[in-house]
Amino acid sequence: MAAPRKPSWLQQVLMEQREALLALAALILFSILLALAQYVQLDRRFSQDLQTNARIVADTAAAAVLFDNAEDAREILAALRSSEDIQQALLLDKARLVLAAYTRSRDEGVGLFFQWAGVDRVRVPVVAGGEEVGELLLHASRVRLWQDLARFVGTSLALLVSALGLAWLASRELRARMRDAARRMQYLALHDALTDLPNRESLRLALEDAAELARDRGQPSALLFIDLDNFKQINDDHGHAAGDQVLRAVAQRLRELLRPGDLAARLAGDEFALLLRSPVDVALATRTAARLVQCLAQPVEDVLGESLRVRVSVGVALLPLHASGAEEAMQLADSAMYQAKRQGKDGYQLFTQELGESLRARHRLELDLSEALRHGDLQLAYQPLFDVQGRIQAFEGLARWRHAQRGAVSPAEFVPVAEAGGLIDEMGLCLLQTLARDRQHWLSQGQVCPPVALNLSSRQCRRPQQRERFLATLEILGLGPEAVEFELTEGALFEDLGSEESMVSLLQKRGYVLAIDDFGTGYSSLSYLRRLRCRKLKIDRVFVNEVARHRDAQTLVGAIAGVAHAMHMQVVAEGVENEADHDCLAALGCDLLQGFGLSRPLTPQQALALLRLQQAGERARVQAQQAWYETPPPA
Ligand SMILES: Nc1nc2c(ncn2[C@@H]2O[C@H](COP(=O)(O)OP(=O)(O)OP(=O)(O)O)[C@@H](O)[C@H]2O)c(=O)[nH]1
Repeated sequence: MAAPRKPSWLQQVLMEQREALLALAALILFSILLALAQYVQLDRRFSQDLQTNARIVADTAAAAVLFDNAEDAREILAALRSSEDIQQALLLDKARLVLAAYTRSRDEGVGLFFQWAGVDRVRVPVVAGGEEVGELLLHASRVRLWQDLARFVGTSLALLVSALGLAWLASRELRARMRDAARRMQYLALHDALTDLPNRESLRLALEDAAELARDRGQPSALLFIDLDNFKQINDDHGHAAGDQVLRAVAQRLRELLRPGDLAARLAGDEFALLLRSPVDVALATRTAARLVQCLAQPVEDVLGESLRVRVSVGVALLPLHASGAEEAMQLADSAMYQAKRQGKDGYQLFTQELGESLRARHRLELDLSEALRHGDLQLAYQPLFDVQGRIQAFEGLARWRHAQRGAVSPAEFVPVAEAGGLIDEMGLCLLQTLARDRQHWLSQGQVCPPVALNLSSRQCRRPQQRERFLATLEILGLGPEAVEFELTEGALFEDLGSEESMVSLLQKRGYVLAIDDFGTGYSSLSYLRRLRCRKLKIDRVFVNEVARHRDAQTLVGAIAGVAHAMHMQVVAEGVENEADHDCLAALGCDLLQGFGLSRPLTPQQALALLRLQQAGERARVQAQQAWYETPPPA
C-alpha cells in the first residue's frame, strides 16, 4: 500500500488554523456588510446636508438675485468657503445668466483623491416673494463622506480585530489545554495509574509486534507472567494503602531489571509481565525469571513503617518457540505461572509441551462441562450426617458428573476447572436445580426430608448480578433454609466478609445455615470464625481419622469442639471410618458425624430408602415403647 502523501505547508496551515481562517473570512464579510450599510446612511445624510446648505444659500441670496446685485451675490457665495465640501457655486438670474460664481482653490496634495472621491451636484431655485427669480448650483466633493466611512470602517475593524485576536488567544490556550488532556488520556489508556507502568493494552500491542517479528524474521522474544503470592494477605493484614505501596515497589524493581528494548507492564491487581525483546533464548529467559524471583523477594522497606517480604510466581513462554501469537503467548505464560503456583509458589516455571497437553485436556474438559451444565447433567450424591444416636440430621450434597465417554469424572477434577473457567456460577445453579428435583421426588413419596448442605465456592457469586441470580433461583425453586444449607471451605477465604452485600451476609440474612468445612486445614484465625458467624463447624478428616488411637488428635478435637460450642456452633466430624472413632468423637463432644464408616454418599433413591428405613425404625421404636406402657404390670 502506498504511503500517504505528506500535506504541503499550505495544507498544514489550512488544517491547523481552520477555525482562525474561518473567523477571519466571517470578519471580512461582516465588515463589508457593515461598511455598505454605513455608506448608504452617510450618503443619504450627505445629500440631505447639501440640500439644506443650498436652500439656506438660495434664501440668503434671493434679494441679491432679485435686484441683480452681483457684488452682494459674490459675497454671499464667498461665505461658502467655510464649508470644505463645496467646490463650486453658481448663482443664475432669471434669464439663467451667471450673476456670481465661487470656486474653491484645490489643494494640490489631495487633487487625485478629490477626483476619485467624486462630486455631488445640487440645483435649487432662488425664490423671492413666492416667485422663482433665479437658480443656485452647488458642486460638493464627496471626500468627507469617504473620510467618514473610512473612519467608521477603521474603528470597527480595529474593534473586531482586537476581539478576534483575544478570542484567538483564548482559543489557542484552550486548544493547548485540550491537546494536553488528549495526550494525558492517551497516556492513561496505555499506562497504569498506580505504578505508572505500561498497562495490559500496551503489553498486548508490544506482544503483537513481537509475534510479528517472530513470525516474519524468526526473531525470538520471551514473556514472563508474574503474579504476587498471597497478596490478598498483605491487603488484609496491613491495609489497601500498604498493598498499593508494595505494588509500586514491585513496579520499580521491574523497571530496574529492564534491559533496553524490554518492557515491564502491570496487567491488573497483583499481576505484572516482562516482555524480553532483545535477543533472548530459553536460558536467558529462565535466568531472568530466577533473578526476578530472587530480586522481588528482597523485603520492601518502610511500608507504613514495616518491612514486608513479597514472593512471586513467574510463568515463562517464548515466541516463536511455544506460541505463535500474542494471545497464545499470554495464555501459555499465564498457565505456566499457575503451574508455578501449584508447585508451591515462590518460583518460576517454563512452559513445556506436557503443560500444553494438560492445558488442552483441561480445555476439552471445560467444554464438556459447559455442555453438561447446559443440559443440567450434574447429579448430587447425598452423604448423611448422623447425630450420636444414629439419626440422620442432614445430608451433604456432593456434585457428581457422569460423562458419556469419560465415565464418572471426579469432582476433584471438574470443580477446579469450573472455578478457573468461570463455570462455577452455572454449576451452583445447576446443582440447586438437581437438589430441587430430588427433594420434590422425596416429598412426592411422602418422605420428610432433612436439609441438604451444598458447597459454596469462594469464587462463586463474586458479582452482585450473580448473587441476585443465585438468591432468585433459591426462591423460585422453593429452597428455603429448611431445605438447604451451605458449606464454606475454610482454606478458601471469602472476600468482603464485612460487607452487607457479601454472599455470606445475604444468605445469613435469609436464615440459611452456614457451615465451615474442612476446619483445621486453612489458615483462618478465631476472629475470622467470629466474623463468619457460622452455625456449624466441620472438623477436617485429618484430625478425625484414627482419633481413638491418638491422644494428641483427641486433645485437638476436644479443644476445637470446646471453642465451637462456646461460639454456639454445632460440631461435625467428617471422615468417620470406624466405630471406635465414632464413639471417641461422640465422647469428645461432636454433635454430628459423617463418614464412610457410617454411610457412603448415596444416590437419591438410596437416600430415600435410608430415610424410609429410619422412619420405619423410629415408628417401630415408638410403637414398642407405647406397647410397653400400655401392657399392665404382672400381678
Ligand atoms: N492494594 C491493592 N490491592 C489490589 C489492587 N487490585 C487488586 N487488589 C487485590 O489483590 C488481591 C489479588 O489476590 P489474588 O491474586 O486473587 O490472590 P493472592 O492472595 O495473591 O493469592 P495467589 O495469587 O493464589 O497467590 C485481591 O485481594 C484484590 O482485591 C490494587 O490496586 N491495590
